Amino acid sequence: MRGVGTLEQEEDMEVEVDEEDERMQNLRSKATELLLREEYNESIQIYSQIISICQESISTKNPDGAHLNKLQKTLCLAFSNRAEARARLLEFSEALKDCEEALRIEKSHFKTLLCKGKILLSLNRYSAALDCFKAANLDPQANENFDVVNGFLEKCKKFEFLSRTGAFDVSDWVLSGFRGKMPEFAEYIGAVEIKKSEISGRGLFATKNVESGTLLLVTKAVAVDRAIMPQDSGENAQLVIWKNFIDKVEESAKKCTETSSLISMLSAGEDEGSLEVPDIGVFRHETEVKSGTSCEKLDVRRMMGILDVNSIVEDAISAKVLGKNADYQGIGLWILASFINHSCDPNVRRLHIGDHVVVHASRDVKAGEELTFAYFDVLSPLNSRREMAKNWGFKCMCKRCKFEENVSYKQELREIDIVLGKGLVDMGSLVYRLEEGMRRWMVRGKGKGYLRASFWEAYSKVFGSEKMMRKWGRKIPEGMMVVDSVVDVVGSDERIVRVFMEGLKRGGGINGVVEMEKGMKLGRGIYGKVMKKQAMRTLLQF
Ligand SMILES: C[S@@+](CC[C@H](N)C(=O)[O-])C[C@H]1O[C@@H](n2cnc3c(N)ncnc32)[C@H](O)[C@@H]1O
Repeated sequence: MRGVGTLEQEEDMEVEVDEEDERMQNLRSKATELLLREEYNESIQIYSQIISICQESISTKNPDGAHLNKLQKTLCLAFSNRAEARARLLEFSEALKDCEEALRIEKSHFKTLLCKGKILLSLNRYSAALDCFKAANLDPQANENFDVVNGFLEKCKKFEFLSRTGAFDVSDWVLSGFRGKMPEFAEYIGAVEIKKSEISGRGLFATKNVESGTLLLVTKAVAVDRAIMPQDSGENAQLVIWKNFIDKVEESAKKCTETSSLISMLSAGEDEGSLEVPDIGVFRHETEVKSGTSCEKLDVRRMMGILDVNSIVEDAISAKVLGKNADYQGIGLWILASFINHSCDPNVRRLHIGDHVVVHASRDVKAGEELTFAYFDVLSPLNSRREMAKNWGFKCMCKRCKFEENVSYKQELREIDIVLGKGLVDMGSLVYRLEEGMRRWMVRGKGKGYLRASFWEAYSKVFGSEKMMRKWGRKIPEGMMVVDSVVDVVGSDERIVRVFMEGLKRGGGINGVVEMEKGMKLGRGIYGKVMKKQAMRTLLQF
């Protein structure tokens, strides 16, 4: 028989439980209201209080079965809701930890599975996200939320497929004149790896032979800042974009340890030879990146150095920004693309679509070759390129620069450059002088392409003028031959395609399959294999 003392103790406990219940009920209502009002920080505070109360009750009060059950349910829901609030603030690392806590209590908690799936989708971890949505779909609650769960399942399946195959297609969007819904992109890593580069530090390399236009990677920006700014907008306007961009990157790094870890792997312009070579798998996102010591090194100074070295403008020379206003300017950080070095004989180009950068081969590339962009205009002479590289903060160490710097006829090339700079001379005579020079200097193979690319401005003026072609046409090589040799070293480019088209026009237009296929190959080098022929023809104005 129980004594009077025990009964009194039990009654006291019941009163306590009722009070705790009421307090908890109030806190829960308040937190839900804040969550609905999108006051996420405030709701996180209240959910944290609920979590503390539950955890304390469980550990100190030794609750009985029913009470323990109730506390566990409240705790699970509080973790789940706090995860949702944190996810809304893009604090993905903390949000994921909350999801894990909630799922530890209730393995198949529907709301948490949905929340975790959405976070993983945002982190581009498509198959892990798919697993979450599949598990959520098994819950009876999925019936009431059929559209939501099914929507996420379909999206995940599509993204998982795209990230595995790289089968993107932007044809409809291009053909609609960039109106309508922008195509969705998932992150994709093709036949590439990161290795030590002979150019500088680390670089990205092809792991197999790929033809021009082959997609090599698609990656989402850590942050981008954009503005519509007419060309004459002053320096202040540029500074505002730069400042906003830095704030956005810092915010992303603060909120996500994975992002912070990945950024910390980038070069800050120091001795690049000693930098660690990360495994490409780290960027596949399917496995979580462990935040390590490198992450702690990401202080403000280093971050500024990293952004200075790795930020790229969307409308750069080797980037085709599809569907954007001409006065539009944007700067961003795309981590994996930041491992791509510059070369004056580049073999990849990029497209900017939304927040994604889509990198493809701009000419045929052999397995083991380093993949390189043009950070600046490489259809220009050695001296101008040296200046542009200096503005970027480095001395270009590419094969083409080494070749042009070491030839015995350097002085003669310099003289041609000076004449070109003055712009007064007949460009035909300049092209003739260079072609004659190359014959005397016995320049062969790629060397010819290098020098023609350096004096491209002169070639394009001659090939673009009926009058000059009448005068010089028989004395200089055919336009198509020059196009081939230049594309062979710098890849495809709109200006080269223009000369190709002018050549065709002179010959009476596109007359055969071979010409059409050649034009398409040049187009694929510019835009990549992300659109069908009709869309490519529209862009190239064939
Ligand atoms: C975006 S990073 C490229 C990846 C870098 N090599 C790394 O190891 O992280 C740009 C920096 O790489 C170096 N770099 C890129 N292209 C170069 C080139 N052609 N010649 C010399 N240095 C180059 C420069 O230091 C430049 O600031």
